[in-house]
Parts: sequence; structure tokens; C-alpha cells
Amino acid sequence: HTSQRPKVLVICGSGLGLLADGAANKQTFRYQDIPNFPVSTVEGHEGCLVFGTIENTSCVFMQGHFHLYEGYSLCQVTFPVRIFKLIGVETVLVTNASGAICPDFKVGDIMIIKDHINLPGFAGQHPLCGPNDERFGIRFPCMSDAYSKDLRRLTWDVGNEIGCSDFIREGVYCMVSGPNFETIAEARMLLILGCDSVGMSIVPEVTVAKHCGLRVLGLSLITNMVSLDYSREEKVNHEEVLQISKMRAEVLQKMVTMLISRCQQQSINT
Ligand SMILES: Nc1nc2ncn(CCNC(CO)CO)c2c(=O)[nH]1
Repeated sequence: HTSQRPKVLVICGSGLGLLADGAANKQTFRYQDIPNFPVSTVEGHEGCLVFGTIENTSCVFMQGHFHLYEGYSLCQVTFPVRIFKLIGVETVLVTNASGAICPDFKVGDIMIIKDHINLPGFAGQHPLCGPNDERFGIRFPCMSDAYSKDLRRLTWDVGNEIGCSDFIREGVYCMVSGPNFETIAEARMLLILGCDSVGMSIVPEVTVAKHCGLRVLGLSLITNMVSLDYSREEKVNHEEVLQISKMRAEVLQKMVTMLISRCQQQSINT
């Protein structure tokens, strides 16, 4: 239903669907109209695929992604990544919302993901478990370089250029399954484990993307400070997450647009 063949996939996290607004020649398809595609059940995840171009780069935006806590299998959660690999995507830009574990972070920061901890994966909830499909990648893939150094460096350059380096960070993202937000004891454990932020998504997609040879950049919007102290009264909620996403969506859209226009040039040069 489209002649567009995107080179870049942007996975939009909670409340970040408007990242697609910067694209031209848009063609939109609802997940529910695509055979075998899961549908979004979470507020802030529109459930649409938007094909389009940014400058001369063909892209596809997932306005909403899928989560273990929705009851989807990891095969369903990561199905779109393999589909886009097959239609020619080379680079995946994943975005999501997360809570800050690192006390130096602030609400509204944009964390460039330099590495992740796949807690569900440690317990066998892993998209690559089962027979390996050699058409996509090897049985035992290396994951130590999951997040492209070049794209992380490019993100810092773009951030400096548009004047938002004050709220750009780099850190380790930890995925938990959800749907509850962590207990204080769990949050303290994550701090000890070296996590800088925590969320309930994107690690399965990153793992499958790396397995099949795609370049990956992860940007995680810090929407709240995780409670590490029993005396603190604040209680995190999804509405607060969506509110901060709305506040930062415009600058994130500008960053993503500039990154897409440059990252393809980078891949041509390398
Ligand atoms: N403590 C904590 N704060 C957070 N802020 C955003 N997220 C990402 C989870 N997002 C969910 C609920 O908003 C929707 O997918 C989290 C999280 O997992 N834990």
C-alpha cells in the first residue's frame, strides 16, 4: 500500500508520537489494519505507522510500541523490527520515557542510552530464545556495542547545535517488565546495579535490531525522579509521564529530524 522503502525506523515512546510531524509525504496506516501487527493499548501510544521523508531520507515512524505488560509475547513486541529489516531499514532510533535512578539527572533530561540492562532477559524473557533464524543473525550475538557510538556522538553534536546540551545526559537504561512502577527496594537495587534510568520497553526491540545488523540509537526522556527514599511522598503516575513527554516533544522532534537528516549521510560516509 506504499511505494516508500524507509532506511530509518523511529520507534516513538509514550506521548512522543508527534515525532512523525516533521516528516513530508506522509502515509499513515493504523496497526489494526495491518495483518499480524499488534495494536497499542496504552494511552499516549496512537497505534499508527507513518511513512514519510525527512529531507531526502525515507523513514517510518511507529507511533506507539508494544510492551510485555500489555500481554504481548516478545515475538509480537519485536515483530515490527524484523519486518522493517526485510523492507530495507538500516538504522533504528528508539525513544521512550523513563524514570531517573541517577540522582544527578533532572526531570526533562534527554538520556542518550549508552548501554542497557535487560532484566526480563536475565530471567529468560528474551526475544532471541528458541531456534535461531540464521537469515536474520547469528545464534550468539554480541550486545556490548548495541548502541552506535557514531550515532551517540552525532546526538551530542546535534544537541550542542540546537542549544539543549544542558539537559542531555548519557547513561545506562534498565528495562523492567511493569506494569507496576518499581518498589523503593527495587529502585535502590537498580541504583546499586549501575542503572541511570528505568523503563518498561525498547530493550527487546534493540536486541532484535542489533541481532539483524541494524544501527541503533536510543533516546530516553526522563519524565520523573524514581523514589529511592521511604520518606519521600511523591507517587509516580502515567499522567505525569505523558505531561513531561508533551513538554519535551518539540525539542525531541527537532533533534530527531536533524539526526535523521545526518545519520544517513554518516552511514554513506562510513
Ligand atoms: N519509576 C519509573 N518511572 C518511570 N517513568 C517512565 N517510565 C516508563 C514506563 N512507562 C509506562 C508507564 O508510564 C508506560 O509504558 C517509568 C518506569 O518504568 N518506572
